[in-house]
Amino acid sequence: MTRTALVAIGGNALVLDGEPGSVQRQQERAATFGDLVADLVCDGWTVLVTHGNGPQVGYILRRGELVAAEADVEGLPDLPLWLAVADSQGGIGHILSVAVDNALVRRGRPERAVTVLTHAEVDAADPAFDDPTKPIGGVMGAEVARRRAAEEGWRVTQTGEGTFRRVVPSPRPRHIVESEQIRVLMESGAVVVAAGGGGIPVARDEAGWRSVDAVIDKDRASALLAASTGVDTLVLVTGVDEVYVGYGTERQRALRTVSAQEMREHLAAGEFPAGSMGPKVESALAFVDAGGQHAIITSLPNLRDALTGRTGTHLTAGNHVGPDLHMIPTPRQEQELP
Ligand SMILES: NC(=O)OP(=O)(O)O
Repeated sequence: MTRTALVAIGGNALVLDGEPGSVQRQQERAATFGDLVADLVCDGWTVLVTHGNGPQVGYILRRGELVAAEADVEGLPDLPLWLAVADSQGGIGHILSVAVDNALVRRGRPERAVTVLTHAEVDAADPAFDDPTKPIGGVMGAEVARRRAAEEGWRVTQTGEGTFRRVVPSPRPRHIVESEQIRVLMESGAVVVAAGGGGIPVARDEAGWRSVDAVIDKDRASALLAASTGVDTLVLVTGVDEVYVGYGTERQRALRTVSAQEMREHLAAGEFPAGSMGPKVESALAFVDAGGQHAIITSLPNLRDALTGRTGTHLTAGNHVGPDLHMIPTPRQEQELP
């Protein structure tokens, strides 16, 4: 296989915060993303795409709740959270794979995009089930948030100045169930879209797999999937070009190339906010700790430049390395699946 990269984008790469949901807008943004991915394929990368579903799964749930609030809904089944996650994975996976495929065809490439419905195993006893932290759906003002909490039992959290979002449980993923099948598809040259929304949460009991109500953090799921498929480079896409220490202070500085040890020290020093950059840094560290070679945190427009070492924050397992080292193609990592 050629050089391999897992590129993880948030659900908000397709739906911006505070924007009214629009399927057409999501397709337009997916088309831009498809071009970026197809360019990477032209550069010689085998690409695995993962995506979040925060805004979209909230919309799906809300649609179900509004229908259920109507008097005449006899015969319509309930919509559990796990099914909304599965629905979001199918919908977003379709939008992304169509966009990537179209971009590959426009470039005359033979590779095809394939979406894999993916499950993530969680521990049914994970304490996260009692402490919802994962924001989903759109942004609300204080009044709407108060009303939904009081009348519909929503758990909400403040996400900014006067802005709130609904939160649901987000247990840690332990295992990506379809990793091996995804690896085989990548080896065939496909651009695979997988682990959407962090994967559909399942837990195992005596009877086998059981669907679980939760939304898994897609960065955590992506780190696990990257390690278990032997991907060379994990790219976590976010809203900033690079990770900063001392953010918003006089000592603010961008991290360009950093060892796992140095990054761990910054994390322990509280440099990265818990609700935003913290989980991305933790996921990048989890990848290199699991044997991954190289993790990058950068913005979507900088994706291609980051993969050639020109920009982005680059984390490696070893000591500090120069950005130019990242331009050297790395052999595929042969490792046992964890
Ligand atoms: N599941 C998930 O992490 O979604 P977002 O990235 O959209 O929040």
